Amino acid sequence: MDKPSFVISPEEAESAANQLGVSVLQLLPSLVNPAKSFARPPISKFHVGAVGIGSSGRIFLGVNVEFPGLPLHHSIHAEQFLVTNLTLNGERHLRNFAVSAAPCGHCRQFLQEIRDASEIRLIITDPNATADPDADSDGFLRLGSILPHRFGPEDLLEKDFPLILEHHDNNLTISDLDPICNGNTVELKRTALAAANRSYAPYSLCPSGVALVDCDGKVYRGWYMESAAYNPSLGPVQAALVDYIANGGGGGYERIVGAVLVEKEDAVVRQEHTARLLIQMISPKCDFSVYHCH
Ligand SMILES: O=c1ccn([C@H]2C[C@H](O)[C@@H](CO)O2)c(=O)[nH]1
Ligand SMILES: [Zn+2]
Repeated sequence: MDKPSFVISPEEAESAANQLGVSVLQLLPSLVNPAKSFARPPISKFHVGAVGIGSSGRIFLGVNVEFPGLPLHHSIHAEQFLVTNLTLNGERHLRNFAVSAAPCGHCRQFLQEIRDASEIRLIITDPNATADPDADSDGFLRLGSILPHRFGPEDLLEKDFPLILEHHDNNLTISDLDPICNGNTVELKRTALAAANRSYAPYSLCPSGVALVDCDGKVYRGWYMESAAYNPSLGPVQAALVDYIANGGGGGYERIVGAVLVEKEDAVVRQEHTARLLIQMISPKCDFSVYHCH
């Protein structure tokens, strides 16, 4: 692969695996180092790469992202980036992933929002990681073996409630979607509303979505995703930045010139202030507006 991308089609994956004489599953660890080079960790300088394969056979990349000037909890972990990349591309399941360092407790918890999370298999490529007696013969471990006695969605939700990668529509609308504003704003608003409709917020019931536009007019979007344990949740701006990092050609955040957040007006969990803070810090000249939906 000459120009590494954050999503690899099943055909590309197959041909890359053939070239290396390995299986597609064995390809995952070999993509971790190239993935690491796309990480943006200006604070820690610690690059993390995560590479996963979904039920469609597509391969997805994730990297860690840090934001100088803001508290550390605004960071995006590589595994969270990976899950966001899966949802943005409508992937319904994560089967296996390889990651450069042992997933932290926060990531093990965030991954619990995926159906049958305990059955997801992972391999840690860090050469200093201790060999695990629970690993399968191909070196992959079950997530359940590194997070036993899990607390997860089934502790708080009905059994068949759609989980993070599963189809759901929040049926949100904005009453004045086409007012006198110009075309660009309408498009951003529509995109942010569509994103909010895909938001995974089963615990607070406060979905939200963000649309970003760069100086070339290219639009990116992301939606808020919650964790049963609350704190590992990922904000809508972070999710939209995943889209920007994956599809924006590798540019700096100052190229982001407009941002729209859509959320419920009377929401008990509101993104507005945090979203404004993050956007202002990474792109001080970016225009930011909020629209309320029902
Ligand atoms: O599971 C983990 C653990 C850490 N990091 C990132 C977060 C931060 O950017 C850096 C140092 O903790 O590594 C991850 O991406 N995943
Ligand atoms: Zn983590």
